[in-house]
Amino acid sequence: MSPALVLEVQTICKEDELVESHKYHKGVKHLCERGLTKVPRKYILPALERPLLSKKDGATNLKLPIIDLAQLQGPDRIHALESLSKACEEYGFFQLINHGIASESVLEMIQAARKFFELPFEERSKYMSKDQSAPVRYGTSFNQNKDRVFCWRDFIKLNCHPLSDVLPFWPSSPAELRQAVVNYSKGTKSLYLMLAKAILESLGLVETEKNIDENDSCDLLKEFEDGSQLIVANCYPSCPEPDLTLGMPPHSDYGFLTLLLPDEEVKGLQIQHEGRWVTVEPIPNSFVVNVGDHLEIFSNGKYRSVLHRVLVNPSKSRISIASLHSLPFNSMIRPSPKLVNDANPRRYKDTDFATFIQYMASHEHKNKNFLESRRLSQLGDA
Ligand SMILES: O=C(O)CCC(=O)C(=O)O
Ligand SMILES: [Fe+2]
Repeated sequence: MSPALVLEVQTICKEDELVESHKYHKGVKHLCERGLTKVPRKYILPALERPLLSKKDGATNLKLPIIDLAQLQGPDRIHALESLSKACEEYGFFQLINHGIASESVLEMIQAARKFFELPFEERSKYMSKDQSAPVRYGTSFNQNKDRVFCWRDFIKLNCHPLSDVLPFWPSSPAELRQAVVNYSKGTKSLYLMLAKAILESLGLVETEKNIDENDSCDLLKEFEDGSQLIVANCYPSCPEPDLTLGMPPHSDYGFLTLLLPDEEVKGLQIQHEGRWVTVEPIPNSFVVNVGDHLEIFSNGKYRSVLHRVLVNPSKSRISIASLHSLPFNSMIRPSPKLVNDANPRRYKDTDFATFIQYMASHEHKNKNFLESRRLSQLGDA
């Protein structure tokens, strides 16, 4: 081939890619609305990364350990703390029951998210942004600027901290969305603070009998209160060939804790447990809570931020709402000095949000690769 022809072919391929990527950046919902009978190439995973839906892999259901918030806040706290500790060590996940958030607030949040995804594409697309710290961001896949294979998810991410600064930027349609997110984010934040304090206690870092106000000398609890919160509504449209793709690839969550409201009717969340992918069975009126990378680092590896992924299915679309809680944007996360000693040396480097954002901008997020990049390879190597 002549050099001119090679150049021409390369240019055409590049243009094809551009057209393709532009098309896919509009999201899965947009593609599905135009009618699809096959999964486009952009979403087809390499054979080894596909879910094995017809085999054992897709069929194994798991009941997560249950933590009862009423027990945790009552006279039997010690036992609930033991269960919490065991769940965070062995599963990195638990199911929270008796959480105390009004069911109306939960329903309003789900309804508002559902209505948002039903808006015409032109309305949704107003909130598309590449800025990771934007008060609101509508997008698709996992990290659409880096993913080579896209996943079958659209999302809206609402930054919730501080509420008064971000609220004016949130979508004004559907009309009930803002109030629903305000109520829901306040409820989940106070739940998170209760859980974070319980986790500190379970790690032996805060005394059991004190409550948050009495502990105001404890900087860490203050940092939790000032921490960032992101509400993410995920929409996974039904998929004509669910064995070729995933709604979310295997990943761990970056922050301290995630409070997830899975779709009660449509299963899809899988976690890696004892070397296998297992499907989480949703329990009505409960949250699925998981340990994030911050907590794994902070606990010096005692609690584990576990890989999870999302399956899609051929007949039903699925909605989930994740409330992601991290320490404040400028905080440095490091293993708690009280959890580091000769027998249990420091396992992770100090890390902050900026490092994470830089990492995400320059790497394809795969499995736990960010956390692995923070792991100390040799003792004493900070
Ligand atoms: O949709 C789900 O069940 C999981 C969502 C999730 O893992 C996330 O938002 O980080
Ligand atoms: Fe997640």
